[in-house]
Formats: sequence, C-alpha cells, structure tokens
Amino acid sequence: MSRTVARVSGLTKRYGSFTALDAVDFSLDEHRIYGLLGRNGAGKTTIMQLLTGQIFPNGGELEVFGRTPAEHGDVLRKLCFIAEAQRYPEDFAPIHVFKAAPWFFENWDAEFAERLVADFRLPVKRRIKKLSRGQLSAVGVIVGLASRAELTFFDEPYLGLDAVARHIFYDRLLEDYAEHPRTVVLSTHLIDEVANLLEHVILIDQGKILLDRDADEVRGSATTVAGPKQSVERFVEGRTIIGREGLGGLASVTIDGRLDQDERVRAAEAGLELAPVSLQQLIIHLTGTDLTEASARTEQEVAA
Ligand SMILES: Nc1ncnc2c1ncn2[C@@H]1O[C@H](COP(=O)(O)OP(=O)(O)OP(=O)(O)O)[C@@H](O)[C@H]1O
Repeated sequence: MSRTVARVSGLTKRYGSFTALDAVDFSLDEHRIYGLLGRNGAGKTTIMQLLTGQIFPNGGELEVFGRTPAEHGDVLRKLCFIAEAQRYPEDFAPIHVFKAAPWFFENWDAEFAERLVADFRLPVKRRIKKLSRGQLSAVGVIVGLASRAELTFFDEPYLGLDAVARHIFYDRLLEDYAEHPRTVVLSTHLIDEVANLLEHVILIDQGKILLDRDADEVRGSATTVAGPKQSVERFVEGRTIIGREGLGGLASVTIDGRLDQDERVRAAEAGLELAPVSLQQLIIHLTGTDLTEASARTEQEVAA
C-alpha cells in the first residue's frame, strides 16, 4: 500500500468574508503525479500555499509528512513549490539560483540541472530581470525538476514557454519520475497537453472539491461517439450529453457513463467510432455552464 504524504480535512481558508477554500478533504499518496485542476480563482494556488506552509488555514486539519509544514523545517526541506510568478533576488542570474539550490533541496542534482539548461537553451549568466517570460519559467521548471523533492508543486509553471519547451518539460518529468519516483502536483489549464501525464485528478471549483479520482477512471467515465451525424444522434438519444462537435455531415458527441457490450456492438454495426472522453472535455462539463448550455441548445435545434 502506498504511503500518504499529505492529508487535509475540513481545510478552510478565508480572505475577509470571502471563502477561498471551503472545508476541503483530500490526501496525496507517495509516488504519484496529481493534476490539481479547476477554473481561474478555484483555489488551486491557495491549496498549494497551505500545503507548503506559506499561508495559514482558518480551519481544518493539515498534515504534510505527518506534520504541520510551517512549523517543521525538516518537512519544508522535502517540499518544492514552483509558483506561477516565481520571484528571485534582484540581480540574480539563473546560475546563482542553481548554485544556491542545494542549500534548500537535499536531493538537488546539479548534473541534471545542467542538462536541463541545455535542453531549454537557458542563458544562465543573464540577469533574471532581463530574461524573456518563457526563459523565466524555464528557471522554475529546472529548479522543480532537479530538486527531486519528495513532494513537488508546479503551479502553472510554464507561462510563456513555447510548445517545444513545454514538451521537453513533460518528457523530462516523466523520464526522471520513472527513475526517481516522487509525488508531483501539477496545476495547469492546458489539460489536454498533460492528460497522459496525470495519474490522479483533483478538480476544484469555487473552493470545493468536485472530483478526486484516478485519472484512468475519469477517462473511462464518459464516451465520445463519432460518425455520420444522423447515426450518432440516433445512438445518443436519451443519454446525458456532455459535449458536441460537428463538421458537415459528421458529428462527435460525448455522453456520460460507460457503454455495455450490446451498445458497443450496436455502435459498430451503425459504423460509429467510440473513444474515451478527453479529460479536458469532462472538466469543462463539470465546471462550466457554457458548453452544457451550448449542447442543450444544439439538442433543441436537433429536435426541432
Ligand atoms: N490574498 C488574497 N486576498 C483576497 N483574496 C484572495 C487572496 N488570495 C487569493 N484570493 C482569492 O481566492 C480565490 C482562490 O485563489 P487561487 O489563487 O487559489 O485560485 P487559482 O485556482 O489558483 O486560480 P488561477 O487558475 O487563476 O491561478 C480567488 O477568488 C482569489 O481572488
């Protein structure tokens, strides 16, 4: 059985009369990659700041490696938090950040950091305030990866990183995680890009947990049916529709729930293709009203 590295229960954070986090319960197991997902302002950064001892809760229990993080230096040394707008001392260049890193991270791998510098083509001697937005994000990503902290938080780490650099990040994270398992919590809005990386999904909305499940279970919880429009519409009749796309005579409709064997045979006979739902589509459905309203409208249009 895997060890729990962090556990929160009834965790509440208020800013004045505004409740940013409302009695939240969840736990993080060792050696897993978690996606902490949710819309803007959902409470993701707040959770990460609480778990890394940067802010204090107004209520509930919070335990990281069995202790309250803010009060225990030995716990903080096992943590790495890469914030969206990570700040560094004035006049530091990346090389100074990487030289200082072993003081903060006991597992720091300088050679790995050097390889990452080459991968990201980072000018290590240039002052941080002169770096481009993407290069600044690369500094954080390198620290997050090469620190090999037992519990690493990446909060939207790649603002400004181009597509190539983002994929280097995903590849290196997976390779290094395979060799040095640890717990990683990744908060991102680029859900489709990271979907294959995630082993577990925690979805938060307006300070409450909407979903806390194994990523494979989430992916299997809905199905996309694609093919000729009329056949698709006939097949999905009476089911809960999560999303709908179409082009010319073709349609792709996502329905809630699994299909049984008979339904799969019927779909094949009707020339329809079935695919598991994309994580992004499911999350848009669970946290947004736009798509649901849009599909309700489309359903009415189809019915008319
Ligand atoms: N210091 C603060 N004072 C007042 N409100 C705050 C403070 N910090 C955060 N909030 C509010 O708490 C809520 C949660 O913020 P949080 O930064 O955790 O969201 P998030 O899920 O990380 O969002 P995003 O995806 O946009 O980064 C937001 O409504 C935010 O405005």
